[in-house]
Amino acid sequence: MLRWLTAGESHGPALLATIEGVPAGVEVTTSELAAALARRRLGFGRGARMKFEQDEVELLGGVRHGATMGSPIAIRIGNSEWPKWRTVMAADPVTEEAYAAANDVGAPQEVGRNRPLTRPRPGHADLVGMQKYGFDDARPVLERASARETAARVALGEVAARLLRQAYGIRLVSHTVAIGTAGVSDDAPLPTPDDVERLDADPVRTLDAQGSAAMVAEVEAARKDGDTLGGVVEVCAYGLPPGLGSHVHWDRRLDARLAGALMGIQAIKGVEVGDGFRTAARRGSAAHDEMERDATGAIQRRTGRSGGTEGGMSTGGVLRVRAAMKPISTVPRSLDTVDVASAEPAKAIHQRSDVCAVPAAGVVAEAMVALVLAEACLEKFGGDSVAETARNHAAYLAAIPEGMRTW
Ligand SMILES: Cc1cc2nc3c(=O)[nH]c(=O)nc-3n(C[C@H](O)[C@H](O)[C@H](O)COP(=O)(O)O)c2cc1C
Ligand SMILES: C=C(O[C@@H]1CC(C(=O)O)=C[C@@H](OP(=O)(O)O)[C@H]1O)C(=O)O
Repeated sequence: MLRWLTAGESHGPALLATIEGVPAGVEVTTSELAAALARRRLGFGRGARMKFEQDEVELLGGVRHGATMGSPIAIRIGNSEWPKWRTVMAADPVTEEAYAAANDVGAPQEVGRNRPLTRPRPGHADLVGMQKYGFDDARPVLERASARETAARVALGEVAARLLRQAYGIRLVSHTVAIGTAGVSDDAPLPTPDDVERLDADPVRTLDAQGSAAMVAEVEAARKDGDTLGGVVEVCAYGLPPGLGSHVHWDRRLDARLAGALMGIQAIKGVEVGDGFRTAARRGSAAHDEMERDATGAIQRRTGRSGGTEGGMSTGGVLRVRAAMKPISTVPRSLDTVDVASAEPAKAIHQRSDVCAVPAAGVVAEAMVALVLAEACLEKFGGDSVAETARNHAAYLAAIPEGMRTW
């Protein structure tokens, strides 16, 4: 069983991530986690904070001399913003004088750090979080609702991805499909895991040069207009065995678990497995993946429309899932809201924010898919070490009769 949790606020001292159930022998180092975290900070359209903040990553438990020990893994990611927030976000009580003085620190656009946030920002958790948790200030809500938390998930996802690669030969890749109305062409080839470096080098994480230029231009135009953008990302996983997940119960379906994990990312409002919504417009004869036997005798699906799942189980083909992100909620032009302290109409606060975080969301989506697949693999194959779970995986594949093999 794989269990994981994150904790920590956007402007608190650090994010914490822990994962339990990772077999012994997964190779991972602090610098490899730092490299994974750096990928999440990429992408044209991100805000000022990405430039000056570093993810200070530290492995606190579960890893020795570059390999997991089978014990819970604990990761700390320090927020370099913390010194400016030391008083406003202090865990222990602070004096009124110290709190009042906390406003004077930092850049001018950040003045107001210690003021109660009573103008809930549309599209954020602010108002409903205040209603639900009984706050008259949105600060305690937005601190945890912030997508800063996705750094912790990317660190965990890197551990999961390393397990997938080392034990089962599964590799992942993510890319940006669209930003606003600009996107990659429909017939663009799927990226493979060998394309990751090239993808990361592109300003919006796509291999389609024309699409990339169009997306960059769309972000630039939104920025000039004081507006924000969303878009669509896709994650592909290669090398999956058939049979992860199950048809027998709704909550064991791999597609359902992937959808839940992707929808659990801040600002994700839609998920597609394979051709998803586009399939709904097709006739059945053009919607499914017909099968045939190839020259080696293996069963092959002629197309990949299903996105690599049938009946809630991985087919062994390329897994392909998409996530649609809404435009960034903190709109520089400032949206209308109400000041809940005075009940007067107001403009939502905008201090600084991303114009578009779609490329980063792709990296986060990749991490979430890695975590779901690692959990599904460990359920199917078990094992307390990489060697044991790899053996179980190989034995499962070897037991599938030749006439039923898709490889
Ligand atoms: C990687 C990433 C970065 C984000 N950056 C910002 C940001 O700078 N400003 C903002 O208002 N929202 C940002 N968001 C989105 C908000 O966190 C999100 O809109 C908010 O949590 C409310 O969305 P929800 O209703 O889906 O939770 C980001 C989301 C992701 C995934
Ligand atoms: C810090 C990160 O993303 C943040 C996510 C975020 C939000 O509202 O979700 C708002 C911004 O933070 P701030 O309001 O402090 O400028 C982003 O920078 C990060 O991804 O590491």
